[in-house]
Amino acid sequence: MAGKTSASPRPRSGGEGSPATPRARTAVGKSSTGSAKSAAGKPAAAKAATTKAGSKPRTTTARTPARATAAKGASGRTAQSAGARSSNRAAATRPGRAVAPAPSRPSVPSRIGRGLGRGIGAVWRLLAKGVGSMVRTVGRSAVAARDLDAAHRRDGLALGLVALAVICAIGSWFHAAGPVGHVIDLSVATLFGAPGVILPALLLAGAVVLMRTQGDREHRTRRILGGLFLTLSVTGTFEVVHSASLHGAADSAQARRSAGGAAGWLLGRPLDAGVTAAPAVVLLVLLGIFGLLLLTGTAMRDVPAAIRDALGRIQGERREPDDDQAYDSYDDPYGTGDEFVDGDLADDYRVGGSVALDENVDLAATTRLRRPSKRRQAADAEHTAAILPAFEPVTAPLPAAGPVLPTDDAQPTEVLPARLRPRVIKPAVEETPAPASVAEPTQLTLDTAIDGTYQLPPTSILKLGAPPKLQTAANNEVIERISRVLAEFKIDAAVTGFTRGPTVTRYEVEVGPGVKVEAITRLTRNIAYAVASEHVRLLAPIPGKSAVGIEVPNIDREMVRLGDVLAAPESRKDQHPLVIGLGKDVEGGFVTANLAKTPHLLVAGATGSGKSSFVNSMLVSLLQRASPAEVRMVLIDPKMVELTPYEGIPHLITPIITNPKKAAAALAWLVEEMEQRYTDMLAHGVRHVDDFNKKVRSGQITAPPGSERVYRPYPYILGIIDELADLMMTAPRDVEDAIVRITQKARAAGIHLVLATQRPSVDVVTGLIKTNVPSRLAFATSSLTDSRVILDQPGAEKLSGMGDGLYLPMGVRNAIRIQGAYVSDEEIAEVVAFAKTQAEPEYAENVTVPKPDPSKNVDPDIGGDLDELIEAINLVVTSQLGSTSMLQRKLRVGFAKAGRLMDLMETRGIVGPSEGSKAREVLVKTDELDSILMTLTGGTEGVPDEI
Ligand SMILES: Nc1ncnc2c1ncn2[C@@H]1O[C@H](COP(=O)(O)OP(=O)(O)OP(=O)(O)O)[C@@H](O)[C@H]1O
Repeated sequence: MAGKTSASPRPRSGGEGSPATPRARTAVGKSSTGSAKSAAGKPAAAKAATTKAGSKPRTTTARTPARATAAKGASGRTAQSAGARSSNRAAATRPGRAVAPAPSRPSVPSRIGRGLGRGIGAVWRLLAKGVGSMVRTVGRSAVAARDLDAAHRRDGLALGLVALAVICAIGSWFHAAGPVGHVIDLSVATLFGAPGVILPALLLAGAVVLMRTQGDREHRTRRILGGLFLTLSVTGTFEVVHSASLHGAADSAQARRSAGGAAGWLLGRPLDAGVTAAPAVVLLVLLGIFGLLLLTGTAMRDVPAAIRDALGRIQGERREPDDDQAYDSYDDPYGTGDEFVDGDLADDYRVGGSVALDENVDLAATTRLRRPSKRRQAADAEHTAAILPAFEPVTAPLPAAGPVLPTDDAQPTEVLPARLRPRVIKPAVEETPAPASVAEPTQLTLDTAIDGTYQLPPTSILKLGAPPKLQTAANNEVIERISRVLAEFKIDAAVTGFTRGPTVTRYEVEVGPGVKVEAITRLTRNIAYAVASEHVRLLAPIPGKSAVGIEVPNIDREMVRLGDVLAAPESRKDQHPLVIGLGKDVEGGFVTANLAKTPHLLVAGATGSGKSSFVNSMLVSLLQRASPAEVRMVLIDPKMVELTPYEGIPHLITPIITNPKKAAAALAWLVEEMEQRYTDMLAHGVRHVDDFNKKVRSGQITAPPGSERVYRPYPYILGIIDELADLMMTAPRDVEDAIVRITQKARAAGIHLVLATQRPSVDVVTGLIKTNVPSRLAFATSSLTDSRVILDQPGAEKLSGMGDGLYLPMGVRNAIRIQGAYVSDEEIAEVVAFAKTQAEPEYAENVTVPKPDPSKNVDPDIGGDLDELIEAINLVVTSQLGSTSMLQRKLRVGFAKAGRLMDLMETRGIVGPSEGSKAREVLVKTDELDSILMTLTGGTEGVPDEI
C-alpha cells in the first residue's frame, strides 16, 4: 500500500526517555508480588527485602520489559513474559541480598578485585552508552532520510543506476574499467552469462523509468517477480541452447559464462535434464511471456487491445468517440448484475491499490478516446493554425463574456492559448437529422449529432500535486502522544504501525492478550485531547486486521489534486466515460467511482465540508473523459451560483436549471426519457442501453421500415442536483416521485442521478429516496444524526472538513475514508472553455415545461375526460360559441359526450345554462383561458419560461 509504513514507534514508545509503557508497569506490579512471595517463607527477612527492593530494582524491572518491548516488537505476550522473566530474576536476587549476613571486612585482594570489577563495569557502561547513542543517531538519520522528498530519493537511486550502467558498460563492452570494471564484468557474466551483456542498457532503462515516474509500491512485487521470471527464462534458454549446440552441458565456469550463467544454470539445467532441450525451451519461453505480462501489468486477454493501441499510437491514429468499436470489448456489467455483495469489497474501489472497480469489466481493452501525444497535438495545432488563418490572433478587444468560440458562422475574436487549441477545428455542430415523426415514439431530441470531431481537453490543464509523504515528524509526535495515553491508563497496548493518507493518518494499535478492545475505544476523548484534535475517529477493528485504528487528522495535510487522480495509471486504464476521480484513501491509494455502477449517488455534508469541490471534481472528470455523444447532463442548481461556470458546455441537455418548479419538470422529463428507452430496448429484446447501443452501432438494430426515426446510440444521462433541499421544499411530492421512479429503474436505461445536499434531514433525504439511492458520499456533517441519515452509521460528524469524506459505495458495509480531489477555479474555467470550443450545446425541447398530469388534482367528475375537456374549452372560449353540435363536429365525439363536456363547462362557469336549441352563452373571455386551464390541470399550466 502506498502510504503504509511500518512504524518504528514501538521501540520509541517503550524506549528510554518516554514514560514507562503499560507493559513496564504491568511488570513492576509483578515484580513486587514476586518479591513478596519469595520472601513469604522467611518472615524475618521479608520486610527488609521488600524495603530494600524498593528503589533500585524497581527501576531495573521497569526498564527490562521496555527493552523487551523494543527488541521484540509487537506481541504483548512477549513483553509480558520478558517482564515476568526479569521480575523472577529480581525476585531471585533480592531475597539473597536481604538475608545475607552482614559482610565481614573484605580482604585487600577482594577489595582490589571489586574495584577492578567496578572500573570494568564503568568502562563497559560508558562503551554501551556510546554505542547506544551512536545507533540512535544513525537511526534518527535514517528516519530523517525517509523524510526526504520521494522524488529526490528516486532521483538518487536512478543516478546510482546510471553510474552502475556506465561502469558495467565500460567493463563488459570495452573491458576498460580497471580492476573494479573487471570484477563487475566477471560477476555479471558469472551470474547472467551471455545475456548479461545487455545489463547496462537495462540499468539505464531502469534509471529513466525511476526518473520519469512516481513510486508505485503497490505493483513493486509484481514487477520484481516479472523481472525475475524474465531473467530466468532468457538465461535458462541460453543455457539450454548452448548445451544443445555443444551436445553437453557447460560444465566449466568459463563455459557457463558464455551460456546462461548461474541464473540460466539454475533453471535451464534441471529442465534440460528432465524434459530434453526442445520442450525445455518451450517451457522457458512460456515463463518469459508470463514474466513479461507481470512486468507490464497486462493480462493475456488485454494483449490484442494493447497491440492495437500501440499500433494506433505509432500510426498517430485516434479512434473517434463514435467508432463502432468503442465499447466492443466492454462487457456489460449490468445485465449480469453487480459483484458488490460484500462489505469487504471496499478495496475494489481503490484504484491506486491495484483493484480498479469490477474485475469483470474489461474496460482496459477499450481503446476509445485516447488522446494524441503532446507532440502530435502540438503538430496539429500548428497545422490548424496554418490552414485556418481565422485562428490567428486578432487585436479586437476581448468580449466581456469570455472567449467567443469558433463555429461555422462565427469568427473567433479571441485566440485560446496554444495548449488549449483544439486539434481539429470543424463545424461545432454537425448537421442534425430530420426530426422524428410526431406520431411515433421519438428518441426525444437527444440525438448524438455531436460526435467524431469532438476533442477532449488536454490532461495538461489539470495541475499535479506534490508527491505524498510517507512519514513526517508530526506522525512521530502523535505516536508518542498516543503511547503516552495508553501508558497513563495502564492499557497493555502499543502503536505498531501507521498508514499516512493525505488528510489523516491511521495509527494501528495492537492490544495485549486479555485486554478488551473497549479499553481503547473508551479512551477516544483522551486520545483526542492528547493529540489536540476533536476529529479523532476510531475503527475497532480496522477491517481485515487484528488492530484498532485511530485516525488522527494530519496537521501537515496534503492536497489531493484531481490531475493526480485522473493521471493514475489505473484511472487511465478504465476508459468508461462515467468514471470520475474521487480522491485518495487513508492508505494513499487513488479512489475513483464509476457513476454507471454507483448507480445513483447521494452526497451530503455541512457547509464548507467540500461538497461543492466534489461536484466540481466530478464535472471536470466527466468533461475530461467524455464527449457529449457519450454523456449528457441535466444540471439543477437551485442555489444559482454553484454550477454557473458550466453554463454552455456541450454536454447539457438543457440550460442549467435554477427554478425548482422547472427542476421538477426536468425530472419528469427524465422519467419519460427512461420510459422511451425502455420501450426501445423491449422492442429489440435487449436489457441494457449498452447492449442497445452496441447493436445500433453494428447495424443489428435499425428503425422499422417506413419510420422516420434514425436510431443512434443513446448517451448516458447524468442528472445532478446541487441542493436537493431546495427542491424538496418547493415540490416535495413531485420531486420525490420522480427521483424514486428514476432511481428504481433508470440504471439499465443509462440514466443516473447524483443528489447533493447540505441538509441531510429526514424530510429532505426521505426514506424512499434513501432506499433507492444506494451509494453515499458523506463529507463532514454537523451532527451524528446527519451522519446516520446519510450513511446509516456514525463517523461523518468526526470528519475534519475541506474534502475529508466517507465513501460508501453500493453493497459495501464499511465506508472508505477519502480525501476528496481538488480542482481550482482556473482549471475549471480552462476545461470548460476548451469543451465549449469543441461544440455548442444542443438543447432538447420542452425539458423544463411542466406536463399536465391527468391524475393530479383533477376533479373526480372530469375523470378521464380531461384532455377532451381542455380541447372543448379551448374551442368554446376562442370561438365564443357554446354549441354542442360544434363540439360534436370538431372533436368527433357523439352527442352524449359533447353534452357531458358542455355540462362540465357549465359547472365551472365557463358557459351558461342550456337554452334549448340555442347555443349557450360563453361566460369567460379569451384572455382568461390560461388561468382556467391552469386551475383545471392543478397548477401545472402557465409556469413562466424564465424565472
Ligand atoms: N478536496 C479538497 N481539498 C482541499 N481543500 C478543499 C477540498 N474541498 C474543499 N476544500 C476547501 O474547503 C472550502 C469549502 O469547500 P466547499 O465550498 O466545497 O464546501 P461546501 O461543502 O460546498 O460548502 P458550501 O455548501 O457552503 O458551498 C473550499 O474553499 C476549499 O478551500
